[in-house]
Amino acid sequence: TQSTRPQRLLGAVQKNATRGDPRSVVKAIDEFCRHKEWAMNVGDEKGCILDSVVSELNPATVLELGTYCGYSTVRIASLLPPHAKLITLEFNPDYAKIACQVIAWAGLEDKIQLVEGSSAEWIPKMKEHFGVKMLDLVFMDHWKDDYLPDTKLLEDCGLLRKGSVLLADNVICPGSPDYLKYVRRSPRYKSQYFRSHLEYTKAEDGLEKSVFLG
Ligand SMILES: CNc1ncnc2c1ncn2[C@@H]1O[C@H](/C=C/CNC(=O)c2cc(-c3ccc(F)cc3)cc(O)c2O)[C@H](F)[C@H]1O
Ligand SMILES: [Mg+2]
Repeated sequence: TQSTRPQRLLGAVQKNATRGDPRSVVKAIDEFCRHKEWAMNVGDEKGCILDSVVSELNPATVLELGTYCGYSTVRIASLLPPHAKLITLEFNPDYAKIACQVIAWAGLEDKIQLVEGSSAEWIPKMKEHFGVKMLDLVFMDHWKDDYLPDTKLLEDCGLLRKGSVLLADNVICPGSPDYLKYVRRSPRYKSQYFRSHLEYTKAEDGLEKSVFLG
């Protein structure tokens, strides 16, 4: 039977990356996507912006919406302090299976909790099920139409505190116009656009960083 693109991406990691070395996993995926097959990872250019936001924030609790193959999961977790936790939600079982193996290859299982399920189902369970008090950082990279409803759900579930950061991928391409309008207009957020390019291409894209003001 034919392999899928995520399976071929995992193969590239297992062939070219060193077990237990997250940066080599990130590099192997970027090489694969730049030279073999494009895939919707945040990529290296936007990835450097992601790295700087994570490093500056030094978050204890991170939520990622949309794991896909685990590229940004590994990228974020490799920068977290010792006892920090990253919970990542992925509702496609095939993607979750690939991401789980990419995370294991990077040796980051102890920092990452991969949950197979939807944001709508699991955001309301964050506190009771994972013992999460507040989220320091949320990285949004799932369906673009769900950025806004899930942001409102995070607010309603009391998971954001003064200083919590929402970092959203693809606010230009494919775009999330309703989300962008909301965080840029709302007095409850201080929003900032980091201009970049769509992963592995010359098209414009960017990340929107929005600090919750409480
Ligand atoms: C809705 N709640 C969800 N809960 C859990 N997992 C979810 C949920 N929703 C989706 N997932 C899961 O999150 C992932 C979804 C990623 C979507 N990403 C993109 O579409 C996306 C698209 C492009 C793109 C740009 C130009 C072009 F020509 C073609 C594509 C670039 C990007 O960087 C992207 O991130 C996964 F697939 C889905 O199962
Ligand atoms: Mg994306």
